[in-house]
Amino acid sequence: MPSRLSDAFIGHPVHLHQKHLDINSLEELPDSFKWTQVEDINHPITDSFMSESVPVVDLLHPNALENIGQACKNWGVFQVINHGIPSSLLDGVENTSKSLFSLPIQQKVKAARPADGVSGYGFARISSFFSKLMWSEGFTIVGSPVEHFRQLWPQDFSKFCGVVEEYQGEMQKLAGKLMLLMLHSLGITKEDLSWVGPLTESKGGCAALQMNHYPACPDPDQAMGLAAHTDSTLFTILYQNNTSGLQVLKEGAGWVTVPPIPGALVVNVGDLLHILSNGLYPSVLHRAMVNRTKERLSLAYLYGPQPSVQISPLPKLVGPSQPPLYRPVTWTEYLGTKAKHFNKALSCVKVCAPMKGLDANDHSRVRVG
Ligand SMILES: C=C1C[C@]23C[C@@]1(O)CC[C@H]2[C@@]12CCC[C@@](C)(C(=O)O1)[C@H]2[C@@H]3C(=O)O
Ligand SMILES: O=C(O)CCC(=O)C(=O)O
Ligand SMILES: [Fe+2]
Repeated sequence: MPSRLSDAFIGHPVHLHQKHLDINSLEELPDSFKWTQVEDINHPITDSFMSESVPVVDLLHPNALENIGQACKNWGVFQVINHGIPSSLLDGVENTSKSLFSLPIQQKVKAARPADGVSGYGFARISSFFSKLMWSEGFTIVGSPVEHFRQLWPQDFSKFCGVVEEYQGEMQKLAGKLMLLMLHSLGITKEDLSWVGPLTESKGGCAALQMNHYPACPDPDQAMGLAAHTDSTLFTILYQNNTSGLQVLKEGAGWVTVPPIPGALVVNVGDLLHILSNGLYPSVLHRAMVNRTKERLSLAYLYGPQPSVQISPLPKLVGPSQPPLYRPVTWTEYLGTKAKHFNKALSCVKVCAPMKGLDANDHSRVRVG
């Protein structure tokens, strides 16, 4: 039966252990936001050594395809330049997000995300897996922003809707392009897939737009903006403003900061591409840290297939020596699994249960709080 993304969390409502405060007005970090396992937060960070840095891929470079393949395989993340999204549009959507989060809390909660829903204002869905609160607020948009924006800005919602709709359209086109490049880098062509055709056309895949806001924080060393997680997507295209905070976990190197490059977009591999590639392109564990003096904004375009399409390891990538590692799963079903099992979700759809302690892709082994 066809499903919608908005159905994913029916039966998986989010309930917090504690009341969420308006973090924009706090001058001290309350205990409920103090992440006590400081070694998990700060250790080890590679930036100071600058030994490894996240690859930057120029989409107009003749080696773009190869570079994307290498980055997906070795990092699960890269920054993309010359992607064709006008900087005026990036500025416009950043300003829209700034206006949204500057609204009084009483106004923002008018568009609150229901406990079992996808769209609206709220704290990160994954908050319920942690005893401590995260120093961030978010706004999720699936489909048209009109309904929620009318609640936020009864007078001038249409100008904000215009910007977001234009951004969704441009992101959809870019996502289609990147999807094809990633598949080509795996040796897959459009003809090999029944669902890739629609993905690269205007009606394309499906996506959620997540606006994240990390206000300046009085005690950033003890706070966590967004706890370590992988995205339940094919991949995510992230725009970050000029404040750093995003970190990715690189095997052998630890937490590596993804520095903001003006005009660049960060692309990270999600769990569905991990499944589709039969583990060749592993999803990347990432998190967002916060800053003492500067607020940070990010905009994640969480890209997936049509919600009821079954995703499983691509037939071309499996054979007698590479058996399929994951069972077929739809995006809606996977989001439900993530809502229930968080960083163990990928292991939950693994074909045969790995022996305890031997599964390199089991992100639940990383202590996250
Ligand atoms: C499609 C989605 C992926 C996401 C849950 C959501 O319904 C929309 C928000 C997404 C997000 C963004 C912040 C991190 C994350 C883990 C979360 O709590 O909400 C992701 C979810 C995900 O990728 O699983
Ligand atoms: O703010 C960031 O840099 C990360 C956001 C993120 O990981 C997400 O929205 O899924
Ligand atoms: Fe993420």
